[in-house]
Amino acid sequence: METIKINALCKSYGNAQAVNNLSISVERGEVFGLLGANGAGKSTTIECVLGTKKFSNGSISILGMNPQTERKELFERVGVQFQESNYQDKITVAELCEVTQALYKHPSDYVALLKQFGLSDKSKSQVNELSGGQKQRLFIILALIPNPDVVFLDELTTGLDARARREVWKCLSDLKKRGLTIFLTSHFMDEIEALCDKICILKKGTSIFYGTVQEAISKSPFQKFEEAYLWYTDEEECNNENI
Ligand SMILES: Nc1ncnc2c1ncn2[C@@H]1O[C@H](COP(=O)(O)OP(=O)(O)OP(=O)(O)O)[C@@H](O)[C@H]1O
Repeated sequence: METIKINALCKSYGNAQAVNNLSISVERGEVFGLLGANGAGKSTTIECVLGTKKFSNGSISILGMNPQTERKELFERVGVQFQESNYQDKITVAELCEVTQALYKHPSDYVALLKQFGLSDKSKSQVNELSGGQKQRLFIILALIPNPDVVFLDELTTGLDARARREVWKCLSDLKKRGLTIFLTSHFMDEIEALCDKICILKKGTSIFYGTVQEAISKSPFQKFEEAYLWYTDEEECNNENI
């Protein structure tokens, strides 16, 4: 079953077209990666899927719902990790998890999530006092507290050290095995390669590649995904007939 179906999505800000005729389909239990340079349209796409931004053309269905008209129902079944979260100045990790839990009807046990992501000993610490990587892991936990069917992870492991990144990958692989659908953005190609079943590369709001990482590599002149990605996204220096 398709968890997310985006069909011919167009979104403009004034005269500037941020997303242009984008179609994406994500199955249940899939990890989908939306890639592209800064400003390519990734966050705009996610916000349209979540129903927090209106769009002019196209259609979106998520978990069988219309995000523009069923935002409230959607809120219960979707988890979102943003780069920066809003929280009170002196709030502790446990308090922030409890406040988040209170927003949902069927929340997960945050104590188990803290353990899973290696933050149990930080439960009583203020969120302000966490390191960048610890904060990032906490934001992933907050996204999982709703016990969601689908989770959106924006710039998944930015700020994490090499070991912490791999630990996050392992946690996500376990969640995927249990049927969670994961929609992520990342600027790390090793991460995309390790996690994603399917990817879409955006350039100035337009999809320039859609398929698996292996297909992306084989349709490029390169053997390494990072090089293939740069080849797809680079406009000046490459003579790429696919664009
Ligand atoms: N509220 C807004 N008003 C006007 N233009 C906007 C607004 N939000 C985004 N844009 C523009 O839309 C385009 C796409 O931005 P978007 O944030 O979706 O990109 P992104 O791929 O998520 O980038 P990043 O990797 O930097 O997060 C950019 O040109 C951006 O300047």
